Amino acid sequence: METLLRSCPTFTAKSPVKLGVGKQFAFCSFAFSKQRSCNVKLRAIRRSSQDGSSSVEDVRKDSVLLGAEKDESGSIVGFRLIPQSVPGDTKISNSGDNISNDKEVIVDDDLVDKRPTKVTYNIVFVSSEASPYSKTGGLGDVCGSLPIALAAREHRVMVVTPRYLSGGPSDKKFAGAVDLDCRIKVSCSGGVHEVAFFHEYRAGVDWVFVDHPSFHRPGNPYGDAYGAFGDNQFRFTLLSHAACEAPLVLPLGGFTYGEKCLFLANDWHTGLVPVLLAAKYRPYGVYKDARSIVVIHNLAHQGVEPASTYNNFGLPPEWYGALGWVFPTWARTHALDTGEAVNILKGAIVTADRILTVSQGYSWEITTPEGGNGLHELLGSRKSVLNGITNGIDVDEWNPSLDEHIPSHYSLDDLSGKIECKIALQRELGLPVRPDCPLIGFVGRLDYQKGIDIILSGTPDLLQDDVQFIMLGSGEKQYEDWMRATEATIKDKFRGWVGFNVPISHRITAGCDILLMPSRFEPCGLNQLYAMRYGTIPVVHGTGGLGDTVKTFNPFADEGKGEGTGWAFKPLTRETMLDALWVAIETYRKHKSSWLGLMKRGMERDYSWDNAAVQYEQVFKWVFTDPPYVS
Ligand SMILES: Nc1ncnc2c1ncn2[C@@H]1O[C@H](COP(=O)(O)OP(=O)(O)O[C@H]2O[C@H](CO)[C@@H](O)[C@H](O)[C@H]2O)[C@@H](O)[C@H]1O
Repeated sequence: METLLRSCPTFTAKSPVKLGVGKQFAFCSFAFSKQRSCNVKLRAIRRSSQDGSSSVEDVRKDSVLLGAEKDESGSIVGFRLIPQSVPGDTKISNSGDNISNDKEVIVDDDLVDKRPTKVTYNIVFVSSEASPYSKTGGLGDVCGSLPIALAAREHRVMVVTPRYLSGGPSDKKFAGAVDLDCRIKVSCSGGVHEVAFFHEYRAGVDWVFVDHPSFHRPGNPYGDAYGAFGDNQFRFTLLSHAACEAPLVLPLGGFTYGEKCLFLANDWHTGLVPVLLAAKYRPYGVYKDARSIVVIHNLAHQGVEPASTYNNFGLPPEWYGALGWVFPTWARTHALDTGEAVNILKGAIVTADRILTVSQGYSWEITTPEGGNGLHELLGSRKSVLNGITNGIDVDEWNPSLDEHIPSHYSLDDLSGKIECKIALQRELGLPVRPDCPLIGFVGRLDYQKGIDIILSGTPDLLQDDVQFIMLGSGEKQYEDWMRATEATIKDKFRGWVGFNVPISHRITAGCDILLMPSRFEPCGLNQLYAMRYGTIPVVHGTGGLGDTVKTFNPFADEGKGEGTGWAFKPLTRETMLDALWVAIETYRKHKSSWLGLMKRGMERDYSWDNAAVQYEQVFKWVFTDPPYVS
């Protein structure tokens, strides 16, 4: 640690004075806040014990309803989050951190006593993607917008992500970030690697970019035309080490985030963060008061490499067990294969203080053999600290009345622009311009998860009907080739845009009538949320977050007015998908008022991050209530 600090001139030259002042300043408010937080906790506990553990079902607290989950014996094994609308503003208390920030002090005792207290945190997101700087999918969306939503709720938020430079136009996205002139040295992969930090303060968030030559190459964050980069384990090990140092060494806005911060490690790429806290820092008294949460956006990717690569992580040898992983016999490649490997996400699940997924449905699915990708038993054993919170969306970027990528704007009050978007899309892609023809869209990665094989098998039958179908996506070559071939043979009905194109994705979302998502599994899914906001009706496989967010249309409900926002079919087969599509198409053709009802109910829903942010805050409180993970 000392070496690291010495190698950071900015920190050693300036920080002691500022930290001293900050600490002293923070001390009063910290002591005060601890008392306040304790009071809040005690009230909750007292309520529980008053009710008796068997009767603790729902406790409304700070605008979140807590539902106790019990096992067969009646013992409480965890709490469900039941989102509530946020009732007015809560009053800000402080960050609970000994690094001061200027948002945290309340001096008026009367005011404090009368209003609910809100504790704010120093939050460090660590992610391999953060939109708009980098994005290959939903992870980038979430890590680009949730931090802003939390910062708007008075938390101090930093996002640590790589400074990817590919030598192309996308490099401009990092133009606003300045070199902090702070270098650290990371020991891993048999060497010592110097890493720099760049910084941009935007939308209330400290965007910190980790700079190293391995992040400078053509391609996307994970690979190029030849496949995944061979050194991804090294690149994301560097990111994780750098992220652990950032709160200690970067005096952002004059003050470091300090040791009492909350790390949110997203997916396997940053899964080493909780392991490093437990293995490298806490045994030496650093980060004793920090906490970590691993956020699982996709359990299918776990960062598994041969066991011999363990030494590359820069972890003490005795911590092998945290990451050690043995493949089942059937998954081994030959008779002498012992199946031994290291699994970064497994290490994160073992050592993180809490675990989050991006929907409640998925948080349950991953504890089952079908959805657990081999980790279901481990996840089941940590069920009491596992929660699911459905993602929000960036309602500014995805707003049909302001969207810069679509040709006509529209809203709930005036839908006329939507048909113009449809006509413009048909014209742009060279399809026959037919406003009445049902237009179906798909946007997403072309891989097994997204059920592309089901689309592929159902498309010939679907296109027998008088419909048009547009697909946008990139991924597995066999599916890209199939899209090109189908477009070439069924020119008047099918368009397959191979590639990653954000403006086109907006135009498909706005111009189509139906959005198809037959995902095999879907932790949350964002495109169905974008679709509903744009009055485009989702037809989805009712799994994970898709099942949680799309309610199947029932024309007879609500005294014949109908309810539901789309169709969620189950199980996932070619037939069930086609059946659901045909019901949707017939409803579009023959029941215009029902269709309008579907569109309006979808558009009316609140997709903002506010609901999710309230639930995240509840989990933040829980994570600081429990002691941190120590071996
Ligand atoms: N070719 C293309 N051109 C332009 N844009 C494209 C595109 N292909 C995909 N996108 C965009 O990438 C995002 C994909 O988000 P998803 O949530 O659907 O999936 P993803 O599987 O990447 O994310 C994982 O993480 C997220 C976030 O938690 C979970 O919602 C999800 O279930 C989980 O699998 C959307 O913004 C979409 O518009």
